[in-house]
Amino acid sequence: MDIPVADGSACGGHRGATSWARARERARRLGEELRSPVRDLPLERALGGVLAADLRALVGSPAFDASAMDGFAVAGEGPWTPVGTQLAGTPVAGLCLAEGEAVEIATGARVPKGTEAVLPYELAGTADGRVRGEAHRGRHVRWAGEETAPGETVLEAGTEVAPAVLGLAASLGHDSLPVRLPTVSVLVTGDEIATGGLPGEGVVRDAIGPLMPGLVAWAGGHLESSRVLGDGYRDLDEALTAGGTDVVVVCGSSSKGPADHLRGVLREAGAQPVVDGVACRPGHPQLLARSGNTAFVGLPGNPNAALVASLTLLVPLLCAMSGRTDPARATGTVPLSGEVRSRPEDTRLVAVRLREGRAEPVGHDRPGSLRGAALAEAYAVVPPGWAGTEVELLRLP
Ligand SMILES: Nc1nc2c(c(=O)[nH]1)N[C@H]1C(S)=C(S)[C@@H](COP(=O)(O)OP(=O)(O)OC[C@H]3O[C@@H](n4cnc5c(N)ncnc54)[C@H](O)[C@@H]3O)O[C@H]1N2
Ligand code: MOO
Repeated sequence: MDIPVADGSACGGHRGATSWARARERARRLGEELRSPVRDLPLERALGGVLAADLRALVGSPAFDASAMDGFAVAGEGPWTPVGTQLAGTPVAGLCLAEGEAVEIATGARVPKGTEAVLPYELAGTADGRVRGEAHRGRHVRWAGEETAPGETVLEAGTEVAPAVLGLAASLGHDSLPVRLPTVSVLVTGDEIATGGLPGEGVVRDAIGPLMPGLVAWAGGHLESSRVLGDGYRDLDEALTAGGTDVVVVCGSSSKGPADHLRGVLREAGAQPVVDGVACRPGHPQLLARSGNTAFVGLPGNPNAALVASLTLLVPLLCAMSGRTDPARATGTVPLSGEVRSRPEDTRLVAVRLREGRAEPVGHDRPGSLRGAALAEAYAVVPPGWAGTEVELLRLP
């Protein structure tokens, strides 16, 4: 499916900005078109991906008959004569229990052949050198394959790789997983931007770079690199066209100032605009473009505008690339408290907390400030010309 290009004048200005809802829809559709390639990633890199194939057990689980308790593996009726000790991780050395014999055993150790049950220490007596107690056939042994049979499908394609999935995959013998996990690089622009120390006198601390790893992970992407560039055209051009990731995010340089080169660089690179300016506040200069299989997202430099733009374009894009549900989307509407005025042409995104089912503005959500977003659970979506009482919410990570 072709993605309709931006309503405005290609990558050149904000004339005819796309409506907020339409911008999100275009980002989602571009993500579907640029479906992230399936990569076979080592387990330690696969967190957050979406399984591209069913996960099958390479071995049964448990993989061998093991004791579930510390105590004695026994065969036949008691009392039993102890014939050895078996710890977890040590070979069983061909030991086979005969009727009336017991082996002292640790939880997780392979039970000797012939074992019929394990008698936990708490239920065992050993007064006369023999083991006594009441063992119940089959009890306290984790029998091979009783939880999962070899070859069994345990998770279906499309499952999100959460921490437990990684542990499960490892326990079933996998070293890597085939996943869709779009890769992202972030370029923070601005000669005034510093990555440490106190801001002041024209120096601004980068407030967008630090929020990107969590946001990208929340949307099902993998942040591969983050760099701070100056305002130079050439630096941006080189970094932007260097390639290497599925998505390139540029922070700043999205407006019309003398140092705002993003649109020029994208135009030179032959990128196709998909969204060029969005009718929302904050965040209106944001953009989305595509060149080959790479998507470019331009976030405004004002940090709260950058966060709104991330939820508008980047999150739907990444989710669709991997086949996830957009975590920012909330269903239904809630009443909005306070005196919130809509704008005639733009959607407003107002930082709110939920109290007793109502969205309450937290304030401090000007374009340049993340204080409101840090206090908030969501943005209330206030459509152009809204005069109602109920609003949709856009969840914050
Ligand atoms: N003539 C116009 N000027 C501006 C418009 C407009 O429509 N016409 N829109 C304004 C809006 S809205 C925004 S948002 C900004 C977007 O500007 P850029 O994306 O080009 O970003 P910069 O100019 O580089 O920076 C804007 C502002 O944000 C600060 N900044 C930049 N990067 C960071 C960062 N990583 N962390 C913290 N703060 C950052 C920067 O110092 C500036 O104060 O354009 C308006 N202008
Ligand atoms: O709309 Mo700008 O994007 O307000 O900060």
